[in-house]
Amino acid sequence: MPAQKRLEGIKVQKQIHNIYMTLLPRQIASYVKSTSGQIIDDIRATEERLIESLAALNSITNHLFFRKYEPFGRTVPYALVCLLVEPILLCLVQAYVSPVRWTRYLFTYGAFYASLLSSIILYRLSPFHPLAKVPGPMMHKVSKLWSVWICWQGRQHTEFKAMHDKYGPVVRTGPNEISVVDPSAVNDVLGAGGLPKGKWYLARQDERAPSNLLTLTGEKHANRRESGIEGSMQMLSKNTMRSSPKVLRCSLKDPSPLGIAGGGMTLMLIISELPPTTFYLHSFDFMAEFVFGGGSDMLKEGKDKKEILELLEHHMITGALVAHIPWFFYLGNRIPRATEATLKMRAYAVEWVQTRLAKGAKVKDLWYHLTDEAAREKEEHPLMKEVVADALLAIVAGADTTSVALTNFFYMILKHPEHYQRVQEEVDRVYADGDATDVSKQSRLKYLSACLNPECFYPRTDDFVPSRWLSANNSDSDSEDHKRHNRKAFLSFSSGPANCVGKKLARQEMLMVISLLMQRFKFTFAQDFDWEQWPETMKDFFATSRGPLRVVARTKS
Ligand code: HEM
Repeated sequence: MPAQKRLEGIKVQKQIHNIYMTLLPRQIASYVKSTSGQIIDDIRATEERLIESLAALNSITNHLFFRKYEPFGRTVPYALVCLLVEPILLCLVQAYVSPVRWTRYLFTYGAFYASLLSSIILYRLSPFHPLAKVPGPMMHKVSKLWSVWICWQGRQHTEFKAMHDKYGPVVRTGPNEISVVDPSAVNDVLGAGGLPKGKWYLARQDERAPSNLLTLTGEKHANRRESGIEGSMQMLSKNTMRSSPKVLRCSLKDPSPLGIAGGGMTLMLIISELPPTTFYLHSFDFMAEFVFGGGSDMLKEGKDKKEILELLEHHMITGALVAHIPWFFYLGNRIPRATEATLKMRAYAVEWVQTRLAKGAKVKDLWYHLTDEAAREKEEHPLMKEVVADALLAIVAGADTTSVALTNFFYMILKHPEHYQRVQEEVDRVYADGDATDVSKQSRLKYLSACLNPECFYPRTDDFVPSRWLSANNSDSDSEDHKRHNRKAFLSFSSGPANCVGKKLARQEMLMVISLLMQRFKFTFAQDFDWEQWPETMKDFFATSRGPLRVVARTKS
């Protein structure tokens, strides 16, 4: 510190010393006089303690305030500025009152954050927290950063299962978050009048972009859903597979685009792999066909030229991560690298829409109905941006999900040849005429439908027991087990007013794809493929990524 400043500092200290002296009783003052040097040091130490205590008090006030008014969206930068500036102000006060070594300022600064952190942690672990009685791992109670770490590794599905195995049906999975796996809670949580969507969803909504259905909640969600995708899907549902099966018909009647040449050759078919392969390509083409009447020929080209699926995965991963720390979303969205994938996806969506608009309404696809609805509501097209957002959502929501389900289905039946056998017999029986694209017969594919549902149901929770989904007299599962099996626990398509709008379409698509494939090919795991390890390659990022499932498809003679 320059000499001049130091001198000024000492002067200020002396003034303060004098003030203290006037305030102190006489005897003490005389004692003070005799030991004034020592006292100045003591006073300075007291002041330092005082400032540090102020820092601690201030941080606790911050905690109490932000606990009540949690920053989100635009308020996040203000909150961060507050938290950065407040300890600086305290240091300035300290410098004014009693200039000290710079290490003391660091100490004051540190005291602020240390107390803030301790106050947060102690509160979250304390019996005063509203979720104090809900059991759960300590790390999860303390911070959501732990969930971010688990999500980053793609371990959410295994970690949540492990937590429920250990702590029961209700687990505290975050400071202010619980996970429930009790079927009797489904209505209370997801049903009409259940809980509104939380920040986990809202965090996915960039405030500069039009909102899509998934990120809306309450009345807004209900209105948009009814006048948008759901209404359009209903109109399409009567002739879903007639109006939009082109991709299925061309890709599956002629199986070569699926990666399989005919003529009795044995070919290796990698059913699902990231970077994407067959089912991924198929599902994406299918959804593009369904939504925009075409525009994606990945299956035919045998690859994803624009790397859209990679972008999608990137977008899903970042979405899954920030959903755990919603306050970060606003800032993260301003990091160019982090938003690259989302922006590219949006640009593709605009491109698809432009192509579709140029093409005109040759096909009554989802877009046709969506835009009709928008026009009916407002006469012009003020909702166009939102329609684009929902159209893109439909593609994203429908492509990855079905490809994962199809891949898992093949894994499960190849792992359990007895079920494979029953599905095969059923497909051959129902489609004895050879036309597996006939949707009207799908209601007879009972065993195949049952195979698309199981794993993870009560009882024998972790076993693949398709027959639990059949009616009791049709089922060969233990009758007691059958009675206890609770269909309400089936939440693959969610439940209530925000359940999956594409449920019916997805089922039709999957039943058709499987029937067509099983009619033409005999599948086995590739010889050198370690199929037992395959489930370990699964990663849960809300959407699921997984390693290649190596399967050999032999054409039937
Ligand atoms: C096997 C296939 C599918 C599965 C497992 C599945 C699953 C789900 C689930 C669990 C949700 C609720 C998400 C949440 O609220 O967190 C959902 C929502 C949604 N799904 Fe699907 N889905 C599938 C196929 C499709 C298809 C083919 C479409 C095409 C239209 C679609 C469109 C949507 C839309 C638009 C939503 C948002 C609904 C809303 O928020 O109101 N899904 N899906």
